[in-house]
Amino acid sequence: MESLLAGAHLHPAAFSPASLSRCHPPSVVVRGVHHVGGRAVRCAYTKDAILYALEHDEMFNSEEVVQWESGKTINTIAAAQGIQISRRCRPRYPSEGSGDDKAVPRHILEQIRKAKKPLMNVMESSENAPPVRDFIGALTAAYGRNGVPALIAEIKKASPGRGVLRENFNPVEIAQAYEANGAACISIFTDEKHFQGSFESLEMIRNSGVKCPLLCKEFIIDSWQIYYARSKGADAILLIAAVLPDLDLKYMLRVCKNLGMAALIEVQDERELDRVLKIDGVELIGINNLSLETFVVDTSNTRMLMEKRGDTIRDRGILVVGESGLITPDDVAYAHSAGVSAILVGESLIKAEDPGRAIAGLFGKELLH
Ligand SMILES: O=C(O)c1ccccc1NCC(=O)[C@H](O)[C@H](O)COP(=O)(O)O
Repeated sequence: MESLLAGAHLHPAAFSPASLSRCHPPSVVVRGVHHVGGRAVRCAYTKDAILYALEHDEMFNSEEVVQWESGKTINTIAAAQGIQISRRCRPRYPSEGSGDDKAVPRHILEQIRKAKKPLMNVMESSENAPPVRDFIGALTAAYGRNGVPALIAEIKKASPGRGVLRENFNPVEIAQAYEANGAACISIFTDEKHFQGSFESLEMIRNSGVKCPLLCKEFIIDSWQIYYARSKGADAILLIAAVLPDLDLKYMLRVCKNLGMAALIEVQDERELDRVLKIDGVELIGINNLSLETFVVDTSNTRMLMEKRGDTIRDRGILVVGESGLITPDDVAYAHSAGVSAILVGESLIKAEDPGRAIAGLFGKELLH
């Protein structure tokens, strides 16, 4: 019998409770024994056991799945894929100065904790969330309508490098202004610590009547976060190749597809782009001009990567989003000429007195919506 978990990298969370109850009776044993951290998990392949696993999801996070399948630790695998970013420790920002203290971690993406709400509950909430909106469809339509890259307008109150960007911050009003001025989609930072975002903002925006599809901007390292984002009304999530090994990217992409969501897979360099281009089913890639290691912005990064891999990207019908450091109509035109169909813009809009009106300033014209 085909494994219940086949194609999902043996990860039970890729299946919703509803789909589990549809497919197999509780007595079916689909496969044998796996060893997780020295423990034998014998009944992991009965429906009951999968449901048990979902309820005790700490046993089944994606790191362990990687280890099950390969016998290697997540850090060994990540290092082999050129991933420098540890997921464990506290980051150091440029403003904190330098130092050789190896105990001080280097990266913003390292400080993420899984929340305590059990996976099973989050999955159930995600099934009751408002329907998913077509994120990629909205970008494609807006690009066709305006002839300039579709805008994903970002809502972020603060950033680690630049501190608070906007004191008078009302996320719902900003989202409404973005939509009224032609944004195709809206990106909402939910990370609290470094960006002063929140899932409450995401949920409030979704419930406010805003129609644009919503991207949950969270540093995702665990599929739990994807279900949680969906339960709060997100239509798309961000997957960062700099922190996620290939197996996690594939698995999380599959979780997104199962939920009907889009995944914006973000790359910074050629190596990450090549890793992502080897994954089947990728539809949306973001090329970030911001280095997550140095915080330096270089808008030529998008052009450079598109020159190298644009043909493959076009052949595959992948939509590319140019991200970070876009401020003027010239910047937008430069990104467009590099071959992107969409751009993700935060700071230059959010810092404007009127973030909605700032969209026309960014493009040099009013956008149709
Ligand atoms: O925005 C930051 O300063 C930042 C710092 C550390 C990690 C990620 C960060 N930003 C993520 C982004 O991708 C940008 O918010 C997004 O591309 C919009 O960029 P911008 O228009 O320059 O605000």
